[in-house]
Amino acid sequence: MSVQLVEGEAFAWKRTPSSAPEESLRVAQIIEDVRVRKDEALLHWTEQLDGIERVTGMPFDLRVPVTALKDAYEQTPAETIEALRAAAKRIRAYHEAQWPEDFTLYGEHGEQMGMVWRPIRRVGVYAPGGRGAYPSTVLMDVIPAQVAGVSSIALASPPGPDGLPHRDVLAAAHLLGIDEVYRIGGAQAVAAFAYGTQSVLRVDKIVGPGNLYVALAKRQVMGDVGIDSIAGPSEVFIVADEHANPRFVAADMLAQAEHDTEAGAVCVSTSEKLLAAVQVELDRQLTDLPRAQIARAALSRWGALVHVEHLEQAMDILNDVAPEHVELLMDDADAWLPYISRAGAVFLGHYTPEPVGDYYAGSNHVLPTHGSARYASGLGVHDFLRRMSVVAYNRETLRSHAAHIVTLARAESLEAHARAVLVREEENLDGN
Ligand SMILES: NC(=O)c1ccc[n+]([C@@H]2O[C@H](COP(=O)([O-])OP(=O)(O)OC[C@H]3O[C@@H](n4cnc5c(N)ncnc54)[C@H](O)[C@@H]3O)[C@@H](O)[C@H]2O)c1
Ligand SMILES: N[C@H](CO)Cc1c[nH]c[nH+]1
Ligand SMILES: [Zn+2]
Repeated sequence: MSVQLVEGEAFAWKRTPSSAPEESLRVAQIIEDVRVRKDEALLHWTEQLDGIERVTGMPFDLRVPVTALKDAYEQTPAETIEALRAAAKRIRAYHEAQWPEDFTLYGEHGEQMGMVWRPIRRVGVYAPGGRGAYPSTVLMDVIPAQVAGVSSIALASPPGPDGLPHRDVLAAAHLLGIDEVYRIGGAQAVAAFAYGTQSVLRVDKIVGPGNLYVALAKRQVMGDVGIDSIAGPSEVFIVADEHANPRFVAADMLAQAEHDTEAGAVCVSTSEKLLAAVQVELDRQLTDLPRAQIARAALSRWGALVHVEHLEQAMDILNDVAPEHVELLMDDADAWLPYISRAGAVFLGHYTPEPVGDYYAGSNHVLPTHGSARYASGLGVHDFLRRMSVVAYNRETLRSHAAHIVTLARAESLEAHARAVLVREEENLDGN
């Protein structure tokens, strides 16, 4: 296969959700249907898109029975459980370090201005399951919510041929003590969380990654419900110097490309020789890759080998693209970190392949895609918390600030605002 080889100035990576108008319309249709017909629509779309078959006359429970979670856990190989447990421990430690501090400032007249953090009450987390199974995503979604102290966590993941989400997804949920699990996926799951149905209680915020349909759906319900970020089809942007190993580069591009036909993988280098070698390596490694068909489709659309004159140019392109993952396969990777301002996560050096972040390092793998790293960050404890400001005045503070407050209120022609202060001044004058 041949990945497009381009010069830096000619490279444009238009991965915006608005570049998918047909899919956006379909998603809007599904969301509206779930809003109106609720469970009946969930069943309809689950049949249509995930291929479950309802036995006529038999109730189909959208919620996964708790016994199925326990059974899945017991049937999952011990080594998988052990790896999930070890990863969970690292993820928890990384996220516990993120808890932000409350603070209080004390003013000169005794006033207090503080900020306190409170957990969101109920969240819906999504673990993808269309083309594969993502038990690792269950860990990434749920652990920061638990660290934040969210009291109600519901998980949705699409059903497979047996009518249930993937066994290992259920096992991961059980391992974390999550028992509210729904067998629904895609836009219909997002709509159910956003608006509620007879079976699914609506949530305050939806988090988690998914394919284009999931990403578009989150975008469309945003505002009626909170969302984390547009965490859609995976992306990797590799900057490689002339010492980079083309086998490593190709392997890391394929590691993202195998996720989805919509995934993206780019390598930028000053070395034309390296880029040519990566091209050869991609072909070689694709020959026995189980998901080669998906990876090929992704690379033909969203793959590129980009030649630049100097590494500063590579950094400029990177910051314009604002990719989900950046890998710096460079001898002096640390030295280039200060140049990067817009990316979901950065992996430094020849021996930090991105999958260490997917599974094990402890950092979160739910990350902004489609350029949304311009303004959004990866999932973390802060996504499950709200800030509240807290202000406390006493009589003396109010008296000393009154003139300015009244002046500003009257400048805005809001006399009642001014009086809310003045009425307390009068009380002071009365000596009451
Ligand atoms: N950015 C991140 O943080 C991150 C992390 C992990 C995974 N991912 C991405 O998650 C995605 C997983 O995708 P997946 O497909 O395996 O699982 P998924 O669960 O995201 O999507 C499956 C659902 O898509 C819906 N769907 C499929 N075809 C449809 C159609 N034609 N019309 C309407 N809806 C349709 C179905 O409802 C189905 O349940 C990949 O793109 C992967 O790259 C991203
Ligand atoms: N690379 C994905 C985020 O784009 C996360 C993941 C989960 N499992 C494997 N990979
Ligand atoms: Zn991955």
